[in-house]
Amino acid sequence: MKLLEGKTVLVTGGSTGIGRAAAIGAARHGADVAINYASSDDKAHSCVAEIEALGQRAIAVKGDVADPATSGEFVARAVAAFGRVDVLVSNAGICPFHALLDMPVETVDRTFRVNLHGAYYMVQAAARQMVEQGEGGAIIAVSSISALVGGEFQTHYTPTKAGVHSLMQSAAIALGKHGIRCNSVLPGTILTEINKDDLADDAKRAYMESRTPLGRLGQPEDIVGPIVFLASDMAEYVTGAALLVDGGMFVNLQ
Ligand SMILES: NC(=O)C1=CN([C@@H]2O[C@H](COP(=O)(O)OP(=O)(O)OC[C@H]3O[C@@H](n4cnc5c(N)ncnc54)[C@H](OP(=O)(O)O)[C@@H]3O)[C@@H](O)[C@H]2O)C=CC1
Ligand SMILES: C[C@H](O)[C@@H]1OC(=O)[C@H](O)[C@@H]1O
Repeated sequence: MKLLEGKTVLVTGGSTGIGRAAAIGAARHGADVAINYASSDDKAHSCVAEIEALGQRAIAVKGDVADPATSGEFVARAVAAFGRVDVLVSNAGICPFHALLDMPVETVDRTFRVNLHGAYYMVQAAARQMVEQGEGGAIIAVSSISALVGGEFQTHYTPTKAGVHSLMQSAAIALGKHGIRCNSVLPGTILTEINKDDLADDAKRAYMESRTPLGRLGQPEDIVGPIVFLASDMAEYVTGAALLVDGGMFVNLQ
């Protein structure tokens, strides 16, 4: 069963990892897809080609989500290509692991601007378009298990993921009257570019695996079903919710 037939889905950070999997997964469910990305031109274009091979339409729009102007341009390009916006997956993010005591100001600033400010501007721009269309919509923010628990080398990152979930809660209230649902997915540890270096440490990777009751770290495809569900009419009474997708890592105290 195709859950997103006829819908236009926008995904930020769609060139690699979770965003790419979500974009292709949405296309498999019948959506046309616009992806935003920052630097990976080849990967963005191959994502578009993969979606087109599925028989759906796709565009890639390059832009830094931390720049407030990027969001308006992304939405405008999607509307020019497909005529409307039904779903936003706000996913773009960075996690430059670093210790607290010597954290550079620039690293804190950049992480906040990309992960939180970027999400805010994208949600606002997509919501404006959805309100203008007058037919509701769905917004899914890729938050994290890190919204709920800390990380020694993520003191600048975990507050952005808590912030993104909080943004979805408040946006759910602000946009409910327009029929726009806003939810978060909270992935656990998923094997992508963002943690390739961190998990190259065999001991760290084995430790993270040992904390996961389902016995393995996640793949980007593990996040697709939850995103598609929240984007679809199957979740028509779900808003302001957080869906943890972590193989059980969070509940594994002992
Ligand atoms: N992997 C994990 O374990 C987890 C990840 N997450 C979250 O998932 C999201 C996706 O990360 P993941 O797939 O793992 O990592 P990846 O590094 O594979 O993907 C990150 C994506 O974000 C894009 N991006 C980065 N900075 C910007 C920017 N300034 N403007 C626009 N796009 C940007 C990248 O584009 P480009 O390559 O073109 O630069 C890429 O498409 C993040 O928000 C992350 O916090 C949450 C929980 C766990
Ligand atoms: C980058 C981390 O490995 C990843 O991102 C998160 O949000 C979680 O903390 C994961 O472990």
